[in-house]
Amino acid sequence: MASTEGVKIHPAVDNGIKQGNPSFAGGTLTCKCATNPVKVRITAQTAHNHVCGCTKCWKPQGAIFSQVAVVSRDAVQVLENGDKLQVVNKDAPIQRYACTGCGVHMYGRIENKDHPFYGLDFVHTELSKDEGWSAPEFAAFVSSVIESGVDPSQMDGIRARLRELGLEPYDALSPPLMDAIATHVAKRSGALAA
Ligand SMILES: N[C@@H](CCC(=O)N[C@@H](CSCO)C(=O)NCC(=O)O)C(=O)O
Ligand SMILES: [Zn+2]
Ligand SMILES: [Zn+2]
Repeated sequence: MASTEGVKIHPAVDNGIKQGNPSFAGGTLTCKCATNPVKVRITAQTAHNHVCGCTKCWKPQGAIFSQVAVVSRDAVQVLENGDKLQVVNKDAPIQRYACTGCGVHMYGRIENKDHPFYGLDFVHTELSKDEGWSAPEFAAFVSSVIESGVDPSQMDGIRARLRELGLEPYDALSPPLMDAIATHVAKRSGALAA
């Protein structure tokens, strides 16, 4: 069994996972700028919160995973200093709106109506002081941390630590989300009845 001693995943989970409050109905995300921070209001509880090892999702300084959840795009509203936001890569499936002052991603939006997750925005609820956001449930794109420079020899320890935290590691998304994507694709191709 690999040692999990000193393995750091993300500050929101490293000291144990705080459970969400099912009756929580949203809060405000604030970027890290000391002056004129961008504020985004989320008017619903998030779903499918997870830690993500991909290179695209925003991570706090020093973390090897991001923490990211989804919420209906109708529940996302820029409140203040939206002029500081810029899309990181407008050709990516998820258009991540980053603060040009501090680099934090305030929300990621899918504009392609054929995308399986169209209608959902990606948000980092650690940017909120409000308590009760849904807890992370699994770890996605774990092998991808190597693409950010993590030594492959550390992967056993990282996966062991994720399991210790109750965050089952997957190298893509979780099986229910992968099934949802495949179902969407099969309905579009006609392999399954729409
Ligand atoms: N190995 C790549 C994987 C990048 C990737 O596919 N990321 C996923 C998950 S992000 C949140 O869970 C994705 O859906 N990306 C779409 C996008 O980024 O627009 C890497 O690490 O870069
Ligand atoms: Zn900022
Ligand atoms: Zn990601």
